[in-house]
Amino acid sequence: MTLETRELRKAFGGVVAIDGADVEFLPGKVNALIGPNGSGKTTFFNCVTGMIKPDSGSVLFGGRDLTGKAPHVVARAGVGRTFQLCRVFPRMTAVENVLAAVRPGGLVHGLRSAHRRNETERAHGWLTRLGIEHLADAEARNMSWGQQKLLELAGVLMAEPDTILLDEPAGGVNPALLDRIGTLVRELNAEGRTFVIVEHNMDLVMSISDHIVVFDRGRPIAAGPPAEIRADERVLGAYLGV
Ligand SMILES: Nc1ncnc2c1ncn2[C@@H]1O[C@H](COP(=O)(O)OP(=O)(O)OP(=O)(O)O)[C@@H](O)[C@H]1O
Repeated sequence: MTLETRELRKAFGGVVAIDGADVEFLPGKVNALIGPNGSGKTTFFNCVTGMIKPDSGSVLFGGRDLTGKAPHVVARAGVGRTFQLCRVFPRMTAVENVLAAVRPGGLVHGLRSAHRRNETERAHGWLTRLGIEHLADAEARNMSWGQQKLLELAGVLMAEPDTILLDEPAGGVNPALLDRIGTLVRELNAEGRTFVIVEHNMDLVMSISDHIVVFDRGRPIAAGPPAEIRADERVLGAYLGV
């Protein structure tokens, strides 16, 4: 389904973080959203996923108006996301974290036992898929930063989202894990999931993206395939300040 925004705007006091952004991501593809520090990428994600309400403009998903809807409504509509600073419950085990992602408040205990078994099996399935099943019973706080990021992604995948927004998946992870994240994104995309990735690691962006949207000062200044974006003078100007 197509995720798009029209004339989206969000200001914090006098700081205009999103400045009338018209953005359209390609459904079924790996999209990247790049731009200099402070260009509004995280605020954009927050507006799209209902973490903050935009001042004006709209967010559409498959033509459905999600503007200003609560995060759980956006998630239920099929848009999942991870966070720059990674959100896991440090004192819960990996498998408990994955279950909590779809049953906030530990409601999983209230489910009928057959359903609970099924959900637990699915949680283990995602942990296996992401290569961290051996840590299923480890508390999240004892996992490495990269493992915690994979754990957060496993929780997002539990909801079977159509579209997944990743906020800096490569931030602070080691090179081996970086490769794995790239491969996973491509595999999950081949299975039909759309991705939108905010990322500063240009090697990763250029190698896994089909379509790149470049933000500068709260709005897109260019959009296209990696080869085109790499050669775009407006993009070089925004990054290098020339
Ligand atoms: N809660 C807030 N209160 C005030 N200003 C904010 C708030 N959140 C973001 N801003 C400002 O909005 C602008 C856009 O910030 P945002 O974090 O969205 O950019 P970004 O592109 O994600 O940056 P980075 O690449 O560094 O993560 C910045 O000027 C920032 O200081």
